[in-house]
Amino acid sequence: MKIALFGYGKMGKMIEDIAVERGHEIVARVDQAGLSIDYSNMDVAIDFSMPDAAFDNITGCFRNGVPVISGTTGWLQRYEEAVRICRETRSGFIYASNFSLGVNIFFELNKYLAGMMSQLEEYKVEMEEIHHTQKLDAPSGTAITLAEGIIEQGNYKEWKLDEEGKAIVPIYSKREGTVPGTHTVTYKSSVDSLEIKHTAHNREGFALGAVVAAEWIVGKTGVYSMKDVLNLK
Ligand SMILES: NC(=O)C1=CN([C@@H]2O[C@H](COP(=O)(O)OP(=O)(O)OC[C@H]3O[C@@H](n4cnc5c(N)ncnc54)[C@H](O)[C@@H]3O)[C@@H](O)[C@H]2O)C=CC1
Ligand SMILES: O=C(O)C1=N[C@H](C(=O)O)C[C@H](O)C1
Repeated sequence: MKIALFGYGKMGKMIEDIAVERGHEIVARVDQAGLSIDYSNMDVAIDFSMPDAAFDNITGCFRNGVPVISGTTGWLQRYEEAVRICRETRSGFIYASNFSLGVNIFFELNKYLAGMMSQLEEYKVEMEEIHHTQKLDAPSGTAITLAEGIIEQGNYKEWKLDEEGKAIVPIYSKREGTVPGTHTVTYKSSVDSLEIKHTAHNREGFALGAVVAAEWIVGKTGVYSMKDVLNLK
């Protein structure tokens, strides 16, 4: 498979290593805006760039017939617009706030737990995410997906950074050293606490998930999720 990398930082480089190990070829490395890009030789593009760059990278690919896997976080105010352009151009698209297998299982576990906890008024939820100090966005995309999974169950209306309230899922973001990504969802009552936690030990799980998603999307049109790729029930 001929893969174009949009974003050639920490994730782009790790994706390259894993893609090459799996027998793929990297045909483009786009690491800044305004470059002239030859889309003719790409089977699929993988975008791990920056919040301000993702939308143009993604939709540029759609308009040139190239399906896209995007893991860039912090640009989702334009997600629906990107989806519309994907459908208009009959392209293929997967966005995931987190491509690791472990986190995608954690997303499902989180929704299941939130469903049970929605019966129990004595528990109040909160979330903590810890990442490296170079991260540009807060809260993390993963924390937002987790919060949306909790809100879906009906007891909470919105998430907020560093703010508590009856109908609010508070998210506390910490930036420490080189931490790849740790997410904890905690339910507290006056008598106990219950928590679920995912800890990434490195970035390999994110990169492998993105390459597996790229292998999966080639030849398909439409908008999918990692749940489809991983066939999670
Ligand atoms: N969904 C997931 O599983 C994961 C998502 N991420 C997200 O991926 C993104 C990238 O993360 P890192 O590689 O750690 O960041 P990074 O800062 O190491 O790399 C980003 C790269 O994008 C480049 N860039 C800037 N403007 C660009 C443009 N217009 N087009 C293409 N590239 C451009 C920068 O030069 C830089 O090399 C972040 O939004 C991060 O939150 C990171 C890890 C996992
Ligand atoms: O920026 C990162 O590093 C990560 N970003 C994603 C996020 O915002 O959730 C995924 C992972 O946690 C690492």
